[in-house]
Amino acid sequence: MNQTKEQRVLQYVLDNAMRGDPQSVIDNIDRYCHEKEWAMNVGDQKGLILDNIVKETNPSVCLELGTYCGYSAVRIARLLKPGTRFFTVEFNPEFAAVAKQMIEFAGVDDKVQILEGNTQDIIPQLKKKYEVDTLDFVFVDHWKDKYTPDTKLLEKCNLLRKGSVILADNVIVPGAPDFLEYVRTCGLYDCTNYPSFLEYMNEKDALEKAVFRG
Ligand SMILES: Nc1ncnc2c1ncn2CCOCCNC(=O)c1cc(-c2ccc(F)cc2)cc(O)c1O
Ligand SMILES: [Mg+2]
Repeated sequence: MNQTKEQRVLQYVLDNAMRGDPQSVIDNIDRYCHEKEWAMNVGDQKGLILDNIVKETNPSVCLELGTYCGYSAVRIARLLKPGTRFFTVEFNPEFAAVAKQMIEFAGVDDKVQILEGNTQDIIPQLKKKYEVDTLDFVFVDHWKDKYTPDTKLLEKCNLLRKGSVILADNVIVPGAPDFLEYVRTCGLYDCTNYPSFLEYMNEKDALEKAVFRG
């Protein structure tokens, strides 16, 4: 049976990247998606902004909503200090299977735990089932109409503390207008917009950082 695009991206990495070298995995995914097939990874330009915010946050407990092929999971995990816990939630079993292999090949599987399922089911389990107290950093990159309900769910589950950082991808394209409106006007967050470009394209996109005031 013929491969999916996500399986072709993984195969390209397995054939061309260096096992155990997260940067070579990132570079090869970006090369494939620039040269061969577009895919919805956060990409190299927004990826640099993501890197800087992860470095300045220096998180001990991280959450990602929307794993896809594992590009941003590898990107984030490569910057985390030993002993950090990083959960990434993926809804689509095929994407999760590709991401698992990508993360293992990159050698960051000791830091990353892939949780398969819907975010609204998994977020309420983080405290008791996954022994999370509060989250230091959350990368939001799943369905754009789930950004706002899942942000409210993080609040309701007491998973945010003063200074918790929520970083959202795609707030211009495909866009998350209700999320921008919510975090910028609800009074609970200090927000910063980071203009950039849609992955592998010349279209404008942006990341939005929302720091919980606690
Ligand atoms: N655990 C969970 N719970 C619920 N839902 C979940 C889930 N895990 C996954 N999902 C499902 C959604 O996952 C993928 C979401 N990402 C995007 O849709 C996306 C789209 C574009 C894009 C597409 C076309 C264009 F023309 C221009 C831009 C760019 C991006 O950077 C994107 O991130
Ligand atoms: Mg995205």
